[in-house]
Amino acid sequence: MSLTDDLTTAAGHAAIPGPATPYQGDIARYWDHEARPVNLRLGDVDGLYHHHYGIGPVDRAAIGDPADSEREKKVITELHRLESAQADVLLDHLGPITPDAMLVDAGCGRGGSMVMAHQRFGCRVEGLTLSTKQADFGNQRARELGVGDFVRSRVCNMLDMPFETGSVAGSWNNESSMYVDLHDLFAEHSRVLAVGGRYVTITGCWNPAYGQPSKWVSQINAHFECNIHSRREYLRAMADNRLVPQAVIDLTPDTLPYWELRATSSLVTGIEEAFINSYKDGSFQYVLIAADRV
Ligand SMILES: C[S@@+](CC[C@H](N)C(=O)[O-])C[C@H]1O[C@@H](n2cnc3c(N)ncnc32)[C@H](O)[C@@H]1O
Ligand SMILES: CC(C)=CCC/C(C)=C/COP(=O)(O)OP(=O)(O)O
Ligand SMILES: [Mg+2]
Repeated sequence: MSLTDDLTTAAGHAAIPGPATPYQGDIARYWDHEARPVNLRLGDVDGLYHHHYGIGPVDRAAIGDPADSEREKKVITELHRLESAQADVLLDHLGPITPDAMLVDAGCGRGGSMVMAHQRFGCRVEGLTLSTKQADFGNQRARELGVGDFVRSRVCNMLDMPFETGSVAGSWNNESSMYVDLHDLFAEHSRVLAVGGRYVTITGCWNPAYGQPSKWVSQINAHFECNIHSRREYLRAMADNRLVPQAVIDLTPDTLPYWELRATSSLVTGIEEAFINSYKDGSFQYVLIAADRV
């Protein structure tokens, strides 16, 4: 089956069902209208467009001193490097993937991670997003980069994936799990993954050791119209759905340098303070969880 002959009507248009819930309609509209310079200017650096945050130490030599007339451009390049480094760490945790495998990016945004996955593993990568604009953007970029036969984005609910049971070698959510119920999400990943397949998420979650979601977490939820889950909910919903954590890594110290650099750039959006304060007061954590489908 080719990448284009399913879900296509006689008129040649993808037969896209409407949103499953009114909330999903809100999220589709949100991402259809999103055009923040922080995401577009960073993506323009090398043509890989991300909607996630960065990790790793800031290369101070690369950004120059504050008097450098090129500093802003250098900061943008550095922020983008840290966001791509984040996607690389997620892909590291998929384990060995062969070129005949199929990978699934659930909540794929503009598709930057999908291109990186194909470049690394040589395999087919299928992405799902609620936003028609994002799917069109991702498919256009994949064609322009010459990987359109391997990398495809579709408008589709990740709680109802268009894949056969057990057909997927690896799947992930990169900062997209805060839009859905985790039991529903992990039940669906567990269905499409082959036994022995790998699931990876990088996510922001509230810390049960703090007590309840802090005011900063509530501010992040309101800013993005999402519903951040606790770390406990992730682990419980995985355990209930045959997903056994193989690695749980607290990336909070690794993401703080990204936020502190971003807060000094001209591309601030106003949400930087909430991320920095909640990471520092311990109420919020940036976490990677890699799990085996057993
Ligand atoms: C913050 S963006 C992350 C994009 C991408 N993972 C990345 O790293 O660049 C969140 C994404 O989740 C998607 N999303 C949210 N709920 C979804 C659902 N029920 N089904 C499919 N995609 C969903 C949105 O459409 C958006 O593309
Ligand atoms: C870690 C958490 C809680 C993430 C929430 C999901 C989200 C909106 C991620 C970043 O998207 P973006 O790249 O479009 O955001 P921004 O415009 O702030 O860069
Ligand atoms: Mg961004």
